[in-house]
Amino acid sequence: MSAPDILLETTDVVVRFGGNTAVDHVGIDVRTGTVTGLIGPNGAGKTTLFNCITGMQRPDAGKVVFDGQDITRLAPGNRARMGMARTFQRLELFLSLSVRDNIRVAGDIVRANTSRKVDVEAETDRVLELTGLGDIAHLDVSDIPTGRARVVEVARALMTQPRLLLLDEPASGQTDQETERFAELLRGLADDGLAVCLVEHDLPLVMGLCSRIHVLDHGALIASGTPAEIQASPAVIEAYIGTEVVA
Ligand SMILES: Nc1ncnc2c1ncn2[C@@H]1O[C@H](COP(=O)(O)OP(=O)(O)OP(=O)(O)O)[C@@H](O)[C@H]1O
Repeated sequence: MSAPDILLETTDVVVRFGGNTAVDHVGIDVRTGTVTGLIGPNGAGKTTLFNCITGMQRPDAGKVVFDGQDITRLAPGNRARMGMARTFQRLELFLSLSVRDNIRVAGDIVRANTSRKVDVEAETDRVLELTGLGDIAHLDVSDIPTGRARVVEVARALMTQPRLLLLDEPASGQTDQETERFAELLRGLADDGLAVCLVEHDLPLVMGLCSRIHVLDHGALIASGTPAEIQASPAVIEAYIGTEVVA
């Protein structure tokens, strides 16, 4: 079987905050139809690299290429129109709106910003079904557990029909059972052709779900490979000593 197509690639990306190099010449890729993990100890530069990919942070050097196009200087909205969607480490939902309305508003925004015809209600129904949120669609987000609110964020991102989904710590606040269902959801989305990239501290989730993993430490890429390769990497074990066990 041939390797899946590379949808997103960063090359030699550098971000400096004053004297601190948060991202140090990092090259990673994310492929269509797969889940890719981006891991590393606290402060390793994962979110900063994510921000370079989505356009919220301008790199000091290096390149970001999406679908063969250099997007390094493209605004976040243009990247979203090309098929990129993300969720945030801190939940960014409307707490006093229902689950359904939180998802539907993303459809309203898409409809207002594209020429393509979008049936927002039908699309909301499709996404609710796909993400297994139908049973709580009527509840206000303030009344649902954090773990399910994480799924609402993913559902909202899916309303834009992305080709690349970037998730920043999506499993935090989830119970073990919620994490299991969440992994199944992501696996299904990847099987349907989506490229998924997640920053995550839940290493068993990452090891069980991702086909490839990139590891950052102090801003630098210290390993890229399959879960087995990552778990056997001396550089990764060294980086995690005293923080977490690479399971
Ligand atoms: N806006 C900013 N201004 C100054 N320094 C920053 C800024 N954002 C991040 N940093 C610094 O850059 C480094 C990388 O931070 P980043 O948040 O990207 O790491 P991370 O791997 O996502 O960490 P965590 O797992 O704790 O979320 C850290 O030293 C952090 O303090």
